[in-house]
Amino acid sequence: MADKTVKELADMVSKTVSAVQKQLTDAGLPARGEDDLVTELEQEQLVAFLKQSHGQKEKRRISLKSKTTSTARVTGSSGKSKSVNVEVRKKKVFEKPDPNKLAEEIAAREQAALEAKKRAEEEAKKREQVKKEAEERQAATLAAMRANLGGGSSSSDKKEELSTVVVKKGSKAAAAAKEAPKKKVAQTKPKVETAAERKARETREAEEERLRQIEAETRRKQAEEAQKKTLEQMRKMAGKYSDKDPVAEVRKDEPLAEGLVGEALEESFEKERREIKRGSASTATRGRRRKGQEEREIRNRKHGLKSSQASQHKFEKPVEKIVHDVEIGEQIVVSDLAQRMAVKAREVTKLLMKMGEIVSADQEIDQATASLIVEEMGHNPIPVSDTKVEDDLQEAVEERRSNVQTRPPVVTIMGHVDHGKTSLLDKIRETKVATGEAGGITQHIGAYHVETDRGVITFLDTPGHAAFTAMRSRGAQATDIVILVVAADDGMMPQTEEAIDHARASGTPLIVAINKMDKSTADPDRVLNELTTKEVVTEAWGGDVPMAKISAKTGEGIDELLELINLQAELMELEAPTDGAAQGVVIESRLEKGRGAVASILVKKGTLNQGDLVLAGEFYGKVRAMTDETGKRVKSAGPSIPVEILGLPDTPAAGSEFLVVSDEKKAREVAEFRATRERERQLERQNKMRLESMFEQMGQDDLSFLNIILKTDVRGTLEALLAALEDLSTDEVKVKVISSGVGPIAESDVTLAESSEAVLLGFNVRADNAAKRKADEAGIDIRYYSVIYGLIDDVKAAMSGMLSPEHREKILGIAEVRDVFRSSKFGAAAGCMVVEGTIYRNKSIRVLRDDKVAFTGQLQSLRRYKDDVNEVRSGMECGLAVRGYDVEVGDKIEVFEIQEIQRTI
Ligand SMILES: Nc1nc2c(ncn2[C@@H]2O[C@H](COP(=O)(O)OP(=O)(O)OP(=O)(O)O)[C@@H](O)[C@H]2O)c(=O)[nH]1
Repeated sequence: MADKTVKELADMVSKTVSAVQKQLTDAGLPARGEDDLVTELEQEQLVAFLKQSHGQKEKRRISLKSKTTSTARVTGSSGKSKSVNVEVRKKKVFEKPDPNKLAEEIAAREQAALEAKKRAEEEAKKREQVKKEAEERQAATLAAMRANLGGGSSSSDKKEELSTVVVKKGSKAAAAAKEAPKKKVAQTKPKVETAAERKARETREAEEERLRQIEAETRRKQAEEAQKKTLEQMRKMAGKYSDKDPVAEVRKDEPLAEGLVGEALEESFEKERREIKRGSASTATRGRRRKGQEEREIRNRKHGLKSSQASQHKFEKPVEKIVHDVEIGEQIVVSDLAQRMAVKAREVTKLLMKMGEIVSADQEIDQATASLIVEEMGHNPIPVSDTKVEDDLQEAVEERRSNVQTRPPVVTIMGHVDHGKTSLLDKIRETKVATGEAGGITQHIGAYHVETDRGVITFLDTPGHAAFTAMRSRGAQATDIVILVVAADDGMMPQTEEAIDHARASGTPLIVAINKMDKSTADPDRVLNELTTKEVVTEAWGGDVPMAKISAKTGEGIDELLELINLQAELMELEAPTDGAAQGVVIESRLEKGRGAVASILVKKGTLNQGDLVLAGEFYGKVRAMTDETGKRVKSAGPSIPVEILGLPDTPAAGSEFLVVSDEKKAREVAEFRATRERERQLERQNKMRLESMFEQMGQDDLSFLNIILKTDVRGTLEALLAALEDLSTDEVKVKVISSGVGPIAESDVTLAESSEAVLLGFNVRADNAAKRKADEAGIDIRYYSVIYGLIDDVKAAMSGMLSPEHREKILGIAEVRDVFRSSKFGAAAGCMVVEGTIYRNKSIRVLRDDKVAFTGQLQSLRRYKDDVNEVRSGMECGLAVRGYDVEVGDKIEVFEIQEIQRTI
């Protein structure tokens, strides 16, 4: 981390200068201007401060209330409005009773019922006893009274004596006798009742007793009924649970049933308790009852029930939990997801946190995570494609297609580097594609269709180097048949194996072509033997893989190979509708001056016509012109035919699907959606990268990064290189492509390279003038490559710290073409101005058109006025002719030599 100005820091973290200034002051560092330096130490302080505040934010606690209470105004039956407290519980957990426990409980309850019955009987007995005793006491009192009246007479005589006393009225003895007790009776007068009174009392008591017994009987019956009902419910539940798989029962599918039964049990037990309580206090006054009711009400209020509800002793149907069908696109914002489940966003964020994802409500989560959340919350996730409009378009297109016919096979030639793929294709086409290719390698996918005696065959020309693995696998997907080229003198190599894997993964049939059979060192049997180790057993060896021995040099066996391709195609019964809107795949795309975006595409279904509205990747436009692989204008292209189209506003990514649409509005809608999605993804990647670069570089001294900024001429190369560079990362060194793109190296690339300490690599592109100036000022090294493995090897070497001196190109001078004349001797000759360095006659040159390499070769002549010269310096005019290339006004001629240079990536 070197000292940097505030502006540089701001560029580095993609913030405004003022934002960085604010962060600096927030971090307690002195305020400073845009160009003031921030020392290494201060940067560390700033990062520590940012990290701390970032960390604090992450660790903030999120607490959730398990229930919420709100007040609602409702209109009562009297018409008055009143406030009602509404409590919403977010989750209700009901534990399924264990059937064994339930059985135990039933037994216990039966026992309790028996005991209660026994107790009731005992109580009844006791009451009987008490009654008996009371009667006895009454009889004893009567006897005592009689004894008092009859003096010493035996009890058996008492009745008689009493009647005598009553009858013998008026006698003296009787009078005397009457006198004495009269006194006594006078003394106990309040206790002695008349016969009428006694009768009334006895009647009352008998009535009371009768009522008591009726009441006791009613209570007993009620208690028995309640218990019976409870037991029945429990039995039912026990039966229900024992019928089912206990594990399956844990599922939340039946919370309703559980809730219902649970509440029923609670209600019934509560009722039972009340009955028992009332039974034990049968004489309780109304006041006491009211008190008890009040207590219940308070208790119920505590449990969140309204008193009116609590006093209604009946089953209330619980509010049914609604299971939502939640549609989830490829990405969904957390708050949207919560809304679709009718829950609070923070419930979702909390659940996400439990799953280890710290996401805020306004952030997006992917479809898989969202589906998990929805399931977890008991709803149904329904994954939907964000591309519904696209799907509808597709459907509409499908409907319009008809006339299914046999189509030509699409063939991809694969194999190890230098095993002869391009030569084979050349031989088939009888052209010279291989000549003029930098480094002898096919640099990007091209497609060609050839007419053989046996019909049309379309070849996808995939490159041989490992860097194109990504494209090759895509090529295999658009491919019907893979030709595996293996050099007879070299045998199976890593990319041969890779090709077999790709073909197998995509289910594409293989045809083996053993090449270079003209060589004396050819050993086809060894090759066939080696192939069996990858389970590729050719027909010659008793397997089912067709094989041809060929020579791309002499043409030997080529006819046989084409025959095999046609046979295989016939076996596969390849068909496609020829009528209706075209659909296919983008093979390659590039920007060309004067022509705009050029896309090579392969039609898979339908017919593409000039003037069709094409939607390809994020772009749509009318096909202005179409050319075949030879550059000839064509008006239409049917299934399996590759063409180049003009008319798209930009370059769609290689491998993206294209579709002809009739509705421009829909095309725009889909294109805009795709563009937004792409921008979002890009932004996400950048943010991640910047964060990573801020935090990863700190405290991870043992892990180093090689930051790369990469610019290429075409997208296919860019993607292939990105894939290859990514694969280079090791545990110690991580390759990080912090920016990449198609087109010349611009000033902004140099600025980014400077601030992020990145290496600037250009593949078949050059820096524009502003970028060159900036790179010179900042001392940034820009490296240019024309051969993929040259670039990969350099990066690899830099990573392993083995940058030995190496022969590398050094640009010696640049001349700009100002005029072009015809010369009988050289064809086209160019009038130039040397704008940089010196132009030498005997050195190698490159022609740059729009800062992309258009040609590499030699100067044929270099003149100042009429004289042949060996060199021309900067600021001077000269005339030159280039061998094998027609230069144009505006081209730049770059003169270079190979030098031995110490590598310093
Ligand atoms: N003798 C002989 N040489 C061959 C034959 N086929 C290809 N070659 C040579 O092998 C070298 C590589 O051939 P290419 O066609 O460029 O190989 P490629 O597999 O396309 O290579 P990349 O594009 O680099 O992957 C060239 O020098 C060819 O001349 C053949 O059948 N016989």
